[in-house]
Amino acid sequence: MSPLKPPPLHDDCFALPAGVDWTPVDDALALLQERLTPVVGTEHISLDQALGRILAAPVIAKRANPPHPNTAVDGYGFAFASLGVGDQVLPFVDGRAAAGLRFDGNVPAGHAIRILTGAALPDGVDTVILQEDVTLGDGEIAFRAGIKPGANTRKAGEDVQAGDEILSAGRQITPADLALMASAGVAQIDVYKRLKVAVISTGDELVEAGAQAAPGQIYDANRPMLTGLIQQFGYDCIDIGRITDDREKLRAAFDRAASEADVILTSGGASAGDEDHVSALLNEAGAMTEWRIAFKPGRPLALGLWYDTPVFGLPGNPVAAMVCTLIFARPAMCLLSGQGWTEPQGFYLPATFAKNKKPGRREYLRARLRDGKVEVFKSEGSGRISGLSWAEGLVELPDGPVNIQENDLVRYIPFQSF
Ligand SMILES: Nc1nc2c(c(=O)[nH]1)N[C@H]1C(S)=C(S)[C@@H](COP(=O)(O)OP(=O)(O)OC[C@H]3O[C@@H](n4cnc5c(N)ncnc54)[C@H](O)[C@@H]3O)O[C@H]1N2
Ligand code: MOO
Repeated sequence: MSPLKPPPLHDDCFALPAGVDWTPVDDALALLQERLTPVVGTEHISLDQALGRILAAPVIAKRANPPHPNTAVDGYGFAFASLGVGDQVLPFVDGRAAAGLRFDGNVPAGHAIRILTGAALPDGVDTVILQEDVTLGDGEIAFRAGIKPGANTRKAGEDVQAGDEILSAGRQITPADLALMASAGVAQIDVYKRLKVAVISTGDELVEAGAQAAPGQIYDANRPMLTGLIQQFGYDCIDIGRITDDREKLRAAFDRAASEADVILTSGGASAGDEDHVSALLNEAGAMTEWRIAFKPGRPLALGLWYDTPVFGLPGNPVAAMVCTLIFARPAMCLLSGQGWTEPQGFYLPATFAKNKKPGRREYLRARLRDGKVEVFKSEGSGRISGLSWAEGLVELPDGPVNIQENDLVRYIPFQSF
């Protein structure tokens, strides 16, 4: 009989090989945070170009919001100090104050003026009574005692003062930020140039969606997904296409990607198999770390530099490719893009499922929220793309052992948080 002895059977590609040190997720993230710095220049743009861009400098209000004291309601304005005791009857002055149409005269003590929401308070007015609370007579109004001084008015600058820092550098601009800057008289801002991200799919088996697929071939699913994520993050995507398992072609693709982009995302060929050219090339460039991260799904993740350009060699399985992008590449790209390191925000909610997990690695499950509870996809298979589409977020299971029972709290991170 042959002396060749088989190893113990694990049948788990996530089982920890003996003697291999697995890097905890937090250590891997800390390393990325420490090693990377912003790589993009800046530009001066107007507000209509600003959505999703990243501020390169703080934004300072040029004008207060509101710029002048004004009324919050439609009603009648007067000087509080001129009111007598008890119920009131005030004659009103001719004219009215409306938003954008200032009343230039003075409202004498003991008189009221018709005033409409947003109108600057005329001289002599510091308090407004709601029109629903008055009886309108011939040239006068009556209302009950009890109104407070300053009622229904807004002070100048109560929201923002001129000179306030309203947004800080690194902020990714939201629709609400556009409103805030516009109100504060800011029309031009300094932002970082968009991060340019190159995407490459590798593998002989891949064909383009819609093309004729021969037996053994599959459609390239990772490239459309990665391209979509990059667009969602607000970066420019440079689509390098599909590259077959040919080291020289991949080398040329890396060269092109590095000359056009700030960071490269590849999928497939990341492990150490015969056709795993991504890791082989990064190794050859002398700047490759095969990350053995205590993490699922996402084994292996190859991280390296192609002549100074960071490369994320994502696993080929689509679920692993997407989860690795969200957990590792996303915060790294935030740093590269000038936004600074950004952690996804999660929250704890009851589970609708039970799950046992051994210690030693962090796990992410495809999940979604229904009726305030977290559901997970029926399979953890890393090629089950339908589960990515089904999911609206991830459940994060901590590095240690877990024994989750139905209704236990689990950490849910919505996709929008990445
Ligand atoms: N002996 C072992 N084999 C494997 C292990 C292991 O630990 N021991 N790990 C498995 C896991 S987990 C993953 S993930 C993959 C990672 O390998 P690669 O990154 O080298 O990926 P490939 O082998 O190229 O592809 C894996 C899988 O994904 C499909 N794929 C690749 N690209 C695409 C694409 N653009 N669109 C759709 N599907 C894609 C590919 O056809 C394969 O089925 O290794 C396992 N094996
Ligand atoms: O971890 Mo592989 O990276 O699950 O599919």
